Amino acid sequence: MSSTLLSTQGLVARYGDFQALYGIDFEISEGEVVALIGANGAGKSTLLKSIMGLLRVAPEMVRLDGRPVGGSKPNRMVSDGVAIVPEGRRLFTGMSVVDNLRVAIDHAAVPRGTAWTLDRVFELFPILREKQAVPVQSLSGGQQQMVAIGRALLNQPRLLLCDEISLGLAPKVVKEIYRAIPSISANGTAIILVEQDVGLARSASNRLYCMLEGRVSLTGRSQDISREVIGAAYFGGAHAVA
Ligand SMILES: Nc1ncnc2c1ncn2[C@@H]1O[C@H](COP(=O)(O)OP(=O)(O)OP(=O)(O)O)[C@@H](O)[C@H]1O
Repeated sequence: MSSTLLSTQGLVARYGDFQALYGIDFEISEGEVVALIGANGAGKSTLLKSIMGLLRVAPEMVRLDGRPVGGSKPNRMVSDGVAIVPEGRRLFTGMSVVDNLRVAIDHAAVPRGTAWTLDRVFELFPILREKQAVPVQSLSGGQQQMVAIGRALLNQPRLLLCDEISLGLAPKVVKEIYRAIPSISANGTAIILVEQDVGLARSASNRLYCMLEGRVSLTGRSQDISREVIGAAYFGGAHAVA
């Protein structure tokens, strides 16, 4: 695997007086797929928000290409090549599929490597080409998720943050969406996948981190970690490091 793209060191995050993260050490390399698993409230979304600049953290707690970027504004992170598919998608209702996608093109980072285009997004999710003129709110949940992923890709990210992209979708649709993950990483884009479905997280990723109550309870290569070890790290009990 190539060099470290993004890392966090001793990352601490708070919502007012409430401390949600306690010293998270995390890293992801170029083109790598890393899954982030853990029970509700473990701190997965908070870690993504801290990386994306949606929560204030100290500069040296997040590094991109070794440069301190913690606490940068989200639009600065986008222009530095980090994009997020937020939980709940946050699409622009009342606008067509293609207009939702075009919004991202206007705010894209300077393309590095192979740039994402509308055509390439339509190749990844062919149904979106057919539905491009349709108001986004009339799409199914799975199709809306495809738009959200496509929009983030059109930001030309080197790192894509995905927050529970399978949430509330039928298994068949989830499979369709997850089929896109290898194509995205093959393009050189690293991906952090926050995922509730542990089996899915494990099979889609190179490495995983399990979080428990604001801390990393387990990390290792996804294929090397047994379900039992993951179970212990997920629910607490023995502190596990594979
Ligand atoms: N806006 C907020 N204000 C206060 N506390 C928050 C806020 N958002 C999250 N928290 C708290 O921070 C902790 C971590 O939440 P976070 O959403 O990061 O967990 P998560 O692992 O992503 O879980 P989920 O799968 O439920 O989204 C939880 O205790 C949660 O209640």
